[in-house]
Amino acid sequence: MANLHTAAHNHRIRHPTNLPAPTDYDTSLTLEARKFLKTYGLTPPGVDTFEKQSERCLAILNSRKTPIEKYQYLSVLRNTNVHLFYRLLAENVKELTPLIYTPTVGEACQRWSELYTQPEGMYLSFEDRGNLHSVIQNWPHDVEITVVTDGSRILGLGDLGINGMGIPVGKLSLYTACAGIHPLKTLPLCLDLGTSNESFRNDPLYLGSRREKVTAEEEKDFLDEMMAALTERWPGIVIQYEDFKNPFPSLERYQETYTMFNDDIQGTGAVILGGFINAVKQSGVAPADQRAVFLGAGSAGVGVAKQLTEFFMKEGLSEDDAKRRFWLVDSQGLVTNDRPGKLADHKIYFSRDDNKGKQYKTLEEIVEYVKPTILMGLSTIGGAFTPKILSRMAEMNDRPVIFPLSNPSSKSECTFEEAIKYTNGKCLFASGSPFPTLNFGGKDLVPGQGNNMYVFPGIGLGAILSKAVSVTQNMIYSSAEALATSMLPTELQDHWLYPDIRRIREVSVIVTRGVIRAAQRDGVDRELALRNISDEELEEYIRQRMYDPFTEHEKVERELVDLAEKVMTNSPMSPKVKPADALGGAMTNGNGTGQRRSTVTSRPGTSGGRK
Ligand SMILES: NC(=O)c1ccc[n+]([C@@H]2O[C@H](COP(=O)([O-])OP(=O)(O)OC[C@H]3O[C@@H](n4cnc5c(N)ncnc54)[C@H](O)[C@@H]3O)[C@@H](O)[C@H]2O)c1
Ligand SMILES: O=C(O)C[C@H](O)C(=O)O
Ligand SMILES: [Mg+2]
Repeated sequence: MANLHTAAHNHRIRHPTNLPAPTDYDTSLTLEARKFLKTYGLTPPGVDTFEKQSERCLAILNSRKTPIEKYQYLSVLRNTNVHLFYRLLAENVKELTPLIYTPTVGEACQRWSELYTQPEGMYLSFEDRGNLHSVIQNWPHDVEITVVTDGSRILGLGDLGINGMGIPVGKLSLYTACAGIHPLKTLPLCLDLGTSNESFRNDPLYLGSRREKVTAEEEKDFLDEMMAALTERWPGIVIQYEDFKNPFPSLERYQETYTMFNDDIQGTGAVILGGFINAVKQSGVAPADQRAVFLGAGSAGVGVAKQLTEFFMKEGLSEDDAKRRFWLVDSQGLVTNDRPGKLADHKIYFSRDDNKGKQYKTLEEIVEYVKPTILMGLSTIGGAFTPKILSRMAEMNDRPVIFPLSNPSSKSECTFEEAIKYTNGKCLFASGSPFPTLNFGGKDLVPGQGNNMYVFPGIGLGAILSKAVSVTQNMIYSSAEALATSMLPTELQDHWLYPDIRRIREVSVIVTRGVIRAAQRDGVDRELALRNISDEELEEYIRQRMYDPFTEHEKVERELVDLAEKVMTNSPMSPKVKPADALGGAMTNGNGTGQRRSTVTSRPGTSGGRK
């Protein structure tokens, strides 16, 4: 037995710690750096510029035919040259985001087990309960933020079990791309708690356990253990819940004790509020006269309605008046107090009592009954905003607010084209997934993308930098206000509801500042030094703390020069040795300390093409 164990151990292929990191093979590294890293000869001899690398990557990407093939290429790139991946993403954020996030991430999740090739996060199984603390020790890096899902409601695609891992991976890529959280400090986490998806349970390639989804009580105990284990290993960790079928109990249970938030409830609420503040200004309809029909009364629908209620109250309405601006609709029709059956707890707050005993079932009837100024879609029902409904909205309003927010694109309640066509270009529009620009009446109309990616990166970074002990409601609300104020005058003139996605890093700085200031007002911050600096200084501090894939390599090259100088100082020949020789020499004699650096990217001066 002992021999077998030893044999197995000896035959295990394990990377010794002094093996080059994947980024050490970057083709833009100087020959000197390659010699130092002992990767000289292991990459083609040519030395690339970033422009050449980018040209090659984009050409490969274009040669891939389907979105999922492009997604796969980008995943490989992220795993083999993380800094190059983020440089490419920074320069092409508008074009690449739909490939690493919604809508393509939806298909990637549906096919996760079928297409699986490489590890990209951590899986915790129900069978591991009692041992989560030890399993978590296997994660090789220090973590600042995790996105966790149990896969039970992935976008509008239902329960995908462990195939939901694509969502934490995708969202954390955006944390890095948009808010500069270092990629090595992020932990994609997928819980394997069984799945109600029978076809996956019977799919031979499915990589999760084949049990039915555990009970709510079992999940609660599991999550209790997970939350404790994560914070024990990384005391400052920010934990973002994502795509849980019923996330309300966890939010209530953990939000005061841990630094956590739920993006589907709170992030969605904030991002829609941010765009809505701009839409209200443009529609010219006062909050007291707004009438909002929400198709979908789940975590996102209720989260958004609550956030807008808070806004209406800040605009002077009483709580009761504010909540009466909302008519929520679920799969059974209008949510009312007197409809048959028990209402889920999270729907009670907005349940109507003024329906005079009549139950309204279809969206068409409800639109006729309510005469809304706003139509929100968070229902997962693609095409639910029919031409007839859209036309009625345009008949009833000068500027109807039409927000089909379900993801991915196939689940969007209508397309941008349909909304423009059937409201005759009158609507104020935002969708969850991206739609292309449209020419209408000789003008280019740009659709708003009311997607959480405008706020969650800043909420996470704000919580990390302020070392917040919890994520308060004011921090969430402030993220929305900050988003609304981040618009440029030109964007407002063009009637945009959200800033240009290409400015996302700058927008995230503003959102992060808003979140940190709210943490300070609520007294949940522990980084007290940030309290006494001006807003400008705080923004500068945030920028300095953000991972920048373009400057990362400069840091690394500086490190190389320092090491080279050390080699020179220790050498009896030092006065005669030039730095480049010392770097080259390091190929054979090492740096004398046995240490090596962990991340390397390209050489300085290769980022000239950056906008
Ligand atoms: N834009 C964004 O950034 C964003 C953020 C979060 C969620 N979403 C999307 O919102 C959708 C809903 O997410 P969720 O977390 O609220 O899910 P959920 O499962 O909690 O809620 C879905 C709701 O839709 C209702 N519904 C289902 N079928 C319906 C029908 N035929 N008619 C009317 N209502 C129906 C359900 O009753 C439920 O109330 C998803 O597609 C998700 O991708 C978008
Ligand atoms: O992931 C997204 O694109 C937004 C949102 O969190 C969703 O669940 O749809
Ligand atoms: Mg989500």
